[in-house]
Amino acid sequence: MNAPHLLAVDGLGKSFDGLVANRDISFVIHAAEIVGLIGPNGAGKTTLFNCLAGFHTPTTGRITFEGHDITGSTPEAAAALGIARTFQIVRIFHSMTALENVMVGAMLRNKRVPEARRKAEAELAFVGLTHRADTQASDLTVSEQKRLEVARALATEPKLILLDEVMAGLNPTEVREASQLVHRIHQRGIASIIVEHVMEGIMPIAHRMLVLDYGAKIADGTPAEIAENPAVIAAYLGE
Ligand SMILES: Nc1ncnc2c1ncn2[C@@H]1O[C@H](COP(=O)(O)OP(=O)(O)OP(=O)(O)O)[C@@H](O)[C@H]1O
Repeated sequence: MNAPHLLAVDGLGKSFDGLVANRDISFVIHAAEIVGLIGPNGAGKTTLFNCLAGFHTPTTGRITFEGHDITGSTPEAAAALGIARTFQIVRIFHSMTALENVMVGAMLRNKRVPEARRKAEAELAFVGLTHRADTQASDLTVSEQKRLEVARALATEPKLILLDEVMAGLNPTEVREASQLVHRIHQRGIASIIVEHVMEGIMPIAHRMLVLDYGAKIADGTPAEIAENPAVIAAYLGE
């Protein structure tokens, strides 16, 4: 892809009391690109997400988004610029309905309730949850709660969405549906970075894969390229 990049990460590092969770990571993400982020347990994937979305301040390096330096910005500032995320363990408001949860996302752009409601209804429809709009979030299935988080993230009108293990715990039909959802997000012109252990969910749809091991990027290429990369194979066999 030759389009100008959306996100640039340059020499990013993050340490926790001497434990290096991310080391010297550099990559770019282009508009509407689908990028898988994989690596063995503890490789630093969630830490990288937290740095990108403003939940952690990197120890070293720089993150730029559409030319803005967002290194160490707050989650609110990152969201306002167009970076949305979901969480490995869903963080929804359990006592609120599905619709109300998505309205919280929509209100980032427009505080007026009727507009937020319309936007939320549209995003619930996009993820296939219209029939659950008035259901309390705690009563949704795991698969539905994951889709609800995606709807809430989309309601913030992101240019980049960070999806953290949205396919974990899903059955094969749900994994296929989640893959299709990611593809439809791409068709809306939104880039996604997807942390995923479910390879059959991510490999067929990703344009590119980034592989982390012990906090460092060890590969960056198409799914076919990384599947044959000796360093990637060694990282997984050594797990
Ligand atoms: N807030 C924190 N404080 C201290 N150490 C942390 C913190 N967050 C992550 N770590 C450590 O950083 C390393 C990378 O963790 P991280 O959760 O980013 O990996 P991961 O690739 O997302 O793992 P998994 O696939 O198991 O979710 C681990 O050793 C972890 O224990």
